[in-house]
Amino acid sequence: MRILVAGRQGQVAQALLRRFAGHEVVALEPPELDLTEDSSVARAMRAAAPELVVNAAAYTAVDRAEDQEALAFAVNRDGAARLAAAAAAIGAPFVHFSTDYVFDGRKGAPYLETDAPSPLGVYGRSKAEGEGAVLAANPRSVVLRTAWVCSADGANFVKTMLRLAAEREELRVVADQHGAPTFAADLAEAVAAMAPRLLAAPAGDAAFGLFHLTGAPHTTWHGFTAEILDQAAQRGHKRPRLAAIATTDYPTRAARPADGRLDCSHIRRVHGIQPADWRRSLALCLDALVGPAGENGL
Ligand SMILES: NC(=O)C1=CN([C@@H]2O[C@H](COP(=O)(O)OP(=O)(O)OC[C@H]3O[C@@H](n4cnc5c(N)ncnc54)[C@H](OP(=O)(O)O)[C@@H]3O)[C@@H](O)[C@H]2O)C=CC1
Ligand SMILES: Cc1cn([C@H]2C[C@H](O)[C@@H](COP(=O)(O)OP(=O)(O)O[C@H]3O[C@@H](C)C(=O)[C@@H](O)[C@H]3O)O2)c(=O)[nH]c1=O
Ligand SMILES: [Mg+2]
Repeated sequence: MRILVAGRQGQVAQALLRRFAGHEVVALEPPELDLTEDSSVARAMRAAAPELVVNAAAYTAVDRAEDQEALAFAVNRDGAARLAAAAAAIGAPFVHFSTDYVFDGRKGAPYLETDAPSPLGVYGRSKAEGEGAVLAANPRSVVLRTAWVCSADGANFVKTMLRLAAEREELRVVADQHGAPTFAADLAEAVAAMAPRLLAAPAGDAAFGLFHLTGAPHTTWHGFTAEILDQAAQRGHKRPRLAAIATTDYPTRAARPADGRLDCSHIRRVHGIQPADWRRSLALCLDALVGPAGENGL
């Protein structure tokens, strides 16, 4: 399979490169591929001549986006749509990622794909508008809405917590924001599972459209941290105390949804894909970041 991935050093791009090793995969980010430039997208598409295009590129700095609205929209809405349209022009299906941050978190139950977005910040708004723009630009698109993405690559919550655990005697983490961690490797696995059907299916097929996919089970950032600290300690990492705090005790520039849990039953019905247990995926991630359990002097 010939695949063009937008993004290269990012978490999902790296996981795709690993999962599709053995296929012809070209993964590009600026300066080789800039989603905000027509000519750059056209050139990359011509050179790669892909059968499948995956957009793993995005503006993902949630707080910084509040002050860089134009750039966030240029990448997450317009850039995504530009790439989707270029894929459509050569008859290639398109896979794109979106976020739980398109929701305000006030539903009080896991969100369905049919629930209307109502983002609290610029990042969420740019991603929400990106979803619609992508589906309009290429009807053979899959938009995978996911959440709390982590991996051994790039910047993410697991790596932040490991760093803070090494530096501090106590971590203070919000216990009133609900969701589910998702490991990039599990997203890459889902793309691999869907890909053959996407290549063959015509526009209008149920294979395309918007799907929720996160890890399971649901937790909070505090619950996620407790598991990170437990599993890291099993690998000999220093274990600080962990305090449960409220969102009001951890002010951030952008508001986060208090409950962004995503119902993942639609992708199971259509594509047979089940949420992965993030605790197991976390173990694999920590094997890479810290080392296997039972070593490091334990
Ligand atoms: N991270 C998360 O927690 C979540 C992510 N998602 C979504 O999943 C997808 C993948 O996220 P993730 O892998 O974590 O993202 P990362 O932030 O790890 O990587 C994003 C990549 O996009 C690249 N990029 C930024 N701007 C452009 C541009 N103009 N043209 C081309 N490439 C660009 C970045 O390059 P550079 O570093 O040079 O800017 C980087 O390589 C995104 O759509 C994101 O919105 C959804 C839910 C949660
Ligand atoms: C570092 C830290 C964070 N927190 C809180 C802040 C925030 O409410 C929550 C999450 O932390 P972060 O700001 O690192 O995560 P954040 O950047 O909000 O992560 C989001 O990224 C984007 C790209 C997405 O699409 C989302 O799904 C989500 O993964 O944890 C603490 O309570 N204590 C801490 O020490
Ligand atoms: Mg962040």
